[in-house]
Amino acid sequence: MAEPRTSDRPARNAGVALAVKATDVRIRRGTVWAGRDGREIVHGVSFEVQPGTVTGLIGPSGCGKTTLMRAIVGIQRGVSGELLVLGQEACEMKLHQKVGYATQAASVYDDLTVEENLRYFTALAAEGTPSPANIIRGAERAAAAVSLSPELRTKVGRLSGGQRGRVSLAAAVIGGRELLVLDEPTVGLDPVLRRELWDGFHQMARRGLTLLVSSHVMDEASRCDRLLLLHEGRLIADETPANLLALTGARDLDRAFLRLVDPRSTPPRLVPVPPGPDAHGDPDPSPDPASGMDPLGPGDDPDVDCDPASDPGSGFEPYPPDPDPGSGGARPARAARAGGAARAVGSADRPSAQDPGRRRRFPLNLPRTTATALRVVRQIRRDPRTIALVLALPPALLVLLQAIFTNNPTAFDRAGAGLLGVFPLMTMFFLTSVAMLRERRSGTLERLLTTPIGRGDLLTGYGVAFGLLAVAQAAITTTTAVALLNLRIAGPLPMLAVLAVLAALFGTALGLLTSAFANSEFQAVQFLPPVLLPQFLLAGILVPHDQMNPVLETVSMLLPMTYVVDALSRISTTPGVSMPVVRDALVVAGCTVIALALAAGTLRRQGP
Ligand SMILES: Nc1ncnc2c1ncn2[C@@H]1O[C@H](COP(=O)(O)OP(=O)(O)OP(=O)(O)O)[C@@H](O)[C@H]1O
Repeated sequence: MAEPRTSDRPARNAGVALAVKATDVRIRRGTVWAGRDGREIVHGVSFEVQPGTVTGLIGPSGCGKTTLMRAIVGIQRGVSGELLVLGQEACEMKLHQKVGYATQAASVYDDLTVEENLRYFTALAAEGTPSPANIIRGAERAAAAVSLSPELRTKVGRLSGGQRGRVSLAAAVIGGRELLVLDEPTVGLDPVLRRELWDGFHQMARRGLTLLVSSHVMDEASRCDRLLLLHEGRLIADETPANLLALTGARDLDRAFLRLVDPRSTPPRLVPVPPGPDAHGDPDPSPDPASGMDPLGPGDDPDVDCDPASDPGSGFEPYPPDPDPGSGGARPARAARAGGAARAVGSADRPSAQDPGRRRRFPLNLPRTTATALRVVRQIRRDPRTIALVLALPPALLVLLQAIFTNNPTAFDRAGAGLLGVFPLMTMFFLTSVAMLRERRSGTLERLLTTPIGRGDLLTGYGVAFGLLAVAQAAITTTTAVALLNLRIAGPLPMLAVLAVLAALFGTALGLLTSAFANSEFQAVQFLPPVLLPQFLLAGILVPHDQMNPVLETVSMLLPMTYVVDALSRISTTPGVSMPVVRDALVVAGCTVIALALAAGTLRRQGP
């Protein structure tokens, strides 16, 4: 059982670059802690995936399929051995331009429509600056590819489980220019849709794409060109479905699998058979006479015509041709039509000078950052209660404060000015920590990290979106305080607003950072008191610094909120912008950058 059953590969694949080549790959999972690095889940598997094929990764629940797929898309830690994807190390950033991944759970945004989700992923996958028309067309074609065109305008949260899975699949198809790694993509689908999707997989493979599809449904296994059977982290077979049946002497793949894994069953009857067809480029696609089964899947279905030449409008090339002529980004589909599938995938081994992965680029990718900011703004807009909380609560609290200090207007002026910075800091901290936690927990963050988006693009996109909300909040709160509550401000009002926005940005960065340490929304909320309340108590609003005991005064000088409150208090009492105000503003900006950098450090591309 240790050695996978493998028949010789047809000679036509010799010399062709492999889509995946694993040599003695072992994967440990679990937290790396005090020198312990988890449990070995995958125990030294070796296999090859030929380009332009549909390969099934089949095995029972918990055998390590997802773990192996995560390693192939480069987001799994603890991988040893050699794992080459499209000729490169699996963790290479360049591969994110070519490999699409659909996780088992539908990791898409529930509060956005199908169209908005797919446009976002189209914008992330594009090279250069995609035109709006291309983004719209890419999203429409991706939706059509998974039969979701009628649902384009529906919010994902209102779709059925199977439909949501298809949105997730469409997002993977958008990103998978050369290799698609799909973790149980047909779970929850009815037989008609499953057949449609499998037909689609084979069409994509005919056009040069390689698909690695996990499943534990043996009916689907029979539709694969080749099967990798995994059992308890070991590869027990690497065969075509037809050969597997022949080798085990079983009537169907279910029984074949059971014979391979069950020590009580009759040992496999090894029947020597000639290697069956295992790629779509096979010049001789006749079915394997030994089994009567055509492993090409859709080919066995007489009412489905899978010849792309006779099916010009059938979709399954969802991403539109790259508008950037210098990107070298022609899809394998086109290359395959021109010169054969293998050549298209093999091109991954020959990076040209124009290879996007080789280009030096600005640390931030503006189109992806903008797409992220727009996506987050859309999500915020969908949540009127949160908007009301952010925009209405600070002015309401200031009104309350003024009522409390009716007999002491000087105290109101001092505390009110400081609170103009404290409110945005606290609300943005709270909002972003929960929003980012949702991204982490729903699987969308992991999906994003398999796209070409950089961590800086993602965090800056978040920062910009929440920054816009912060500007609105600062404007409304400051106007209420000055115009309605007669808060006296001696310094320039624009500087007051700048400081309020800086405080909000710091709160945003802090929220992004702390979300990494929470496992649930409940835990995220728990950070509010320990992170913010000590800062608030020591910021100088309740008791001026010079009246604190020396230890607390020193501690307070280490807390960023102190600088926000100090600067705002100075502006409220001193005309013009003094040097200490500029210094305090720079300290807050510096803390924001440090918190953002630390937050980027928590967005690991590889998880345990
Ligand atoms: N984050 C993790 N830390 C430690 N072990 C994990 C982690 N995630 C999964 N595992 C373990 O890895 C093993 C393989 O899990 P994996 O999800 O790869 O299986 P699978 O074959 O995809 O199962 P299924 O078909 O049910 O999705 C399981 O024993 C599981 O408990």
